[in-house]
Amino acid sequence: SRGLLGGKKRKKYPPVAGTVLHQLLNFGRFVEYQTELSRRHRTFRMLTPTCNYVYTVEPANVEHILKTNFANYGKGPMTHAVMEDLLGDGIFNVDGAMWRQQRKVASLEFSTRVLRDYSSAVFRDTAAELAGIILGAAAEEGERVDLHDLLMRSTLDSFFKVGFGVNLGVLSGSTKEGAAFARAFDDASEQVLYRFFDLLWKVKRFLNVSSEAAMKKSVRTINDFVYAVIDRKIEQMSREQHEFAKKEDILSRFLLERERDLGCFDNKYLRDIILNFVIAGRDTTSGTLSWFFYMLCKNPRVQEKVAQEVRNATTGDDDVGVQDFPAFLTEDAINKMQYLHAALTETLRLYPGVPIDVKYCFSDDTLPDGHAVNKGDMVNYQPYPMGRMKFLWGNDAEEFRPERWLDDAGVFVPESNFKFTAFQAGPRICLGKEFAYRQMKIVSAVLVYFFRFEMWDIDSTVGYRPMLTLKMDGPLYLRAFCPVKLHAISKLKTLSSTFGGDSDGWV
Ligand code: HEM
Repeated sequence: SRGLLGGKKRKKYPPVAGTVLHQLLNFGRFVEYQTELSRRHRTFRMLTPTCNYVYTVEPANVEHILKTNFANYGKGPMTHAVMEDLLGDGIFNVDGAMWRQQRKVASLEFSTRVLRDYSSAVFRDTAAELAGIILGAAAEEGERVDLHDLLMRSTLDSFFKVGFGVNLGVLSGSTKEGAAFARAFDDASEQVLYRFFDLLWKVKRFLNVSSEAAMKKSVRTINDFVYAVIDRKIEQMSREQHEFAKKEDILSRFLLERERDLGCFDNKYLRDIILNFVIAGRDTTSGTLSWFFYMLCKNPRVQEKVAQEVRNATTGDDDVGVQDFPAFLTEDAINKMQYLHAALTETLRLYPGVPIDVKYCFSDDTLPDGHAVNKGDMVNYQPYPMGRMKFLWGNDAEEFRPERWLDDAGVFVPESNFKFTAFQAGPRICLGKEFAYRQMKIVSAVLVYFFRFEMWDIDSTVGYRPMLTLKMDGPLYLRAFCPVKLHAISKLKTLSSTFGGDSDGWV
C-alpha cells in the first residue's frame, strides 16, 4: 500500500514463469516451451542473474514496444555484443544514427524499379532452374527430393545474384565454397542464439574453447568468403569501368556510392551489409518456403487450390514448358494470386521466420497491460507463440487455414501488424516484405504449376533447429509428381539436362 511504501505506488511486475535455467533445459524445444508459458500468462518474465527477460503475446504491448514508445526499445548493448562477430554494425545490429543512415539507404534501394525488375528476373530464372533440378534429380522412379535443402540452396543463389551479382552455383553444386559458407553461417547463427542464455560465453570466447572455438572457426570461414566476394567485385569494377555503372546488384551500387564519396564505408562495413542482407533475406524466405511446402503436403486440398489459382492467373496451356512458363509470372499475374498470398501468410502465422524477437529496454516503463519493465530488461514480443494463441485467432488457431485471410470475394485482407508480427511492425518493420512475397510467390507458382508434392513418409513430421530464424531441423523429404502433359514434360526434361540433371527414362 501507499503508506507502507513511503507514498510510492508498488510496481506491478510481470509474473515469474521460470528462470534462464529452465530455458536452457528446454533449448531444443524453445519456441514450444515459450508457447506453453504464454498460454498461462500473456506477459511474464524469466529470471536471470543479470536482468529480467520479459515475454509478451499481448498486441497492445507489442504496439507500445515497436511503435508508440519506439525510442525506448532497441537492440541495446547486449544484443550488439552477442551478434557482433556475425552481424557487425549492419542494420540488424545497430540503433540510433547508424540505423537511420542504413535504413535510409536501404529503403531507397528497395523502392527502385531497377531492383524490382532485376530481382524478379533472377527469381524466375532460379525457380526454373529449381524445377529442372527437381525433375532431373528426383522425379525418376519417384526418387525422393529434399526440398528444404534445394530451397535453401536456390534462395542463397538468388540472394547472391541480387545482392552481389555473383553466380554462387550452390544449387547446381558447382562450388564448394558456397556450401561451406552456408554451413558456417548456420552454425554461427545457432551459436549466437545460444549466447543469450550461456552466461559464460565471453569466458569461453576468451579461452577459445568449446562452442566458442567452433564459432571462431565459422566466423573465419564466413569472413574469408565474403571478403573474397568484395575483392572480386572491386577488381571487376576497375576492369569494366563504364559497364560497371550499369550493374544492378546491391553491392555494385554501394561500391559506386563509395567511389562518389570516398571513405563513406570500408570493406568491413560492406561485409556487415552483405551478411545482414543474407540473414535478412535468405534464411527467412527459404525457411518460410520450406514450411509452406510442408503445409501443402499436410493439406492437399490447399495445394490443389493454390495450383488451380496459379493456372487461372497464368496459363492453362499444358504445352508450356518450364523455360517459357516464368514469363507468365508478370506483376499482374502475381497480384491476382490472392489465395497463394493467403497461404504464405498463414504459413508465416504458424512458422514465423523470426519466432521470438528481443528488444532492450533503455529506461523504466509501464506496458499498456499495466506491467512494469526496468531499464536493462530484455523485452520480447513473440511471433511464434502469438500465432498459436486462441485469444488472438480463435479456437482453430493451430490449424492451417488460408481462408481466414480472405474476404467473401476471395481477396486477401491483412491483419494488424501488432497481432500478425512475422515482419515486425513500426519504424523498423521488415524492409524486404514485398520483396519476400514476390520471391516466394514466383518460386511457389513455378513449383506447383509443374509438380504435386507429397511427404515421402506420409506420417512423418519435421522439427526446427533453435537459431535466430525458424529453420527446419534436417531434410524435408518429398515425392514430386508431374501432372502436366507429356509434351511439357519433355521440354522440362531438355531443361533439366541443361542444368546437369539426368532424366532419361522418366515417365
Ligand atoms: C519471409 C521473409 C521475411 C521475414 C519473415 C522477415 C522478418 C523480419 C523481421 C521480424 C525483422 C525485424 C528484425 C529485428 O530487427 O529484430 C526484419 C527486418 C528486416 N528485414 Fe525482413 N523478413 C523477411 C524477408 C526479408 C527480405 C527478403 C529482405 C531483404 C531482401 C529483408 C530485409 C530486412 C531488413 C533490411 C530488416 C531490418 C530493418 C530495420 O532494422 O530497420 N527481409 N525482417
